[in-house]
Amino acid sequence: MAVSLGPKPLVAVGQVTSTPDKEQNFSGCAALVRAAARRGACLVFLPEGFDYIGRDSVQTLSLAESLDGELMARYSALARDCGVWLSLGGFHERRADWLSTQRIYNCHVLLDPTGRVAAAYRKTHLCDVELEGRVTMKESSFTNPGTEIVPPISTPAGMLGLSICYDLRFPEISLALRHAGAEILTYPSAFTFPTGSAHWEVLLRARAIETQCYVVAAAQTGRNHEGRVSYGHTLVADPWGTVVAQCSEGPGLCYAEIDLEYLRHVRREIPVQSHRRADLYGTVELQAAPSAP
Ligand SMILES: O=C(O)CNC(=O)[C@H](CS)NC(=O)CCC(=O)C(=O)O
Repeated sequence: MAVSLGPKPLVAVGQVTSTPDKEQNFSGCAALVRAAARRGACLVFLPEGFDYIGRDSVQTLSLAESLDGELMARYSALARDCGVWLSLGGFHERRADWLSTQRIYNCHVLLDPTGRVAAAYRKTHLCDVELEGRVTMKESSFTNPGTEIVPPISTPAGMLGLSICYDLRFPEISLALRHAGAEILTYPSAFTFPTGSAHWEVLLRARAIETQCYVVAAAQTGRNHEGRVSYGHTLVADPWGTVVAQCSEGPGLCYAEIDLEYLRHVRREIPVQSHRRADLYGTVELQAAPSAP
């Protein structure tokens, strides 16, 4: 087995309780990013709704900005200051179609350490779910679905594949990203309590085991506003499916080393990728090269 040289890359995963107060959310997230950078993380993950969680769709729409707005400029400066990559999972984004559609995109932005947008993935599976008497979500009422999956991006921790929250329920996107070279899959999330307690960890570990990738899942936790509580349980699973890091209650960080030698070892031991029966059920692949961020 090849001997790896030097320290393994360290990633940090943030857990927050975003509210409708964007200023307060930015200070909380920035403090986590600075702490992670001081600890030596090269890549910091923040959850869906890191910018804010609105009380209702009217407020959610009114607070949204574009990628060249003020909030993203502040995050770019933060990435540059700290010299880290930032996965900002689930920015409420106004695009050129805002005036005509009055809907936003749920955009996972990856910033490099110069503060540039290295990639932007817009959530393709929108969460329209009704659990009788418990949960009502209709994301499509204020969000346009993304139209493409973004090929994995090369980072100092490995090839990173971007998804968001509810995408976790669709193994096809994880398999397509794996097929395209992903080594780390990330699912920034704001899971509900009833679905999170039943499905969160088992889905994340299943995606890690099936794809033999690291799975990183930054999560909203606790009471975001009067009407909403998020499940939390931010975690990192390794390519064997072991949970190697997780956050406890409340806002905070957890850390994981990304060991690509170990990933290759797992893939050699159980070579599922070469055992797939495309002749029986076809292949799952990225369909088209997306346009620039
Ligand atoms: O709306 C925002 O401001 C941020 N976005 C969200 O919170 C999204 C859409 S409502 N939440 C989910 O996808 C939860 C999925 C979930 O809980 C499950 O799949 O079980």
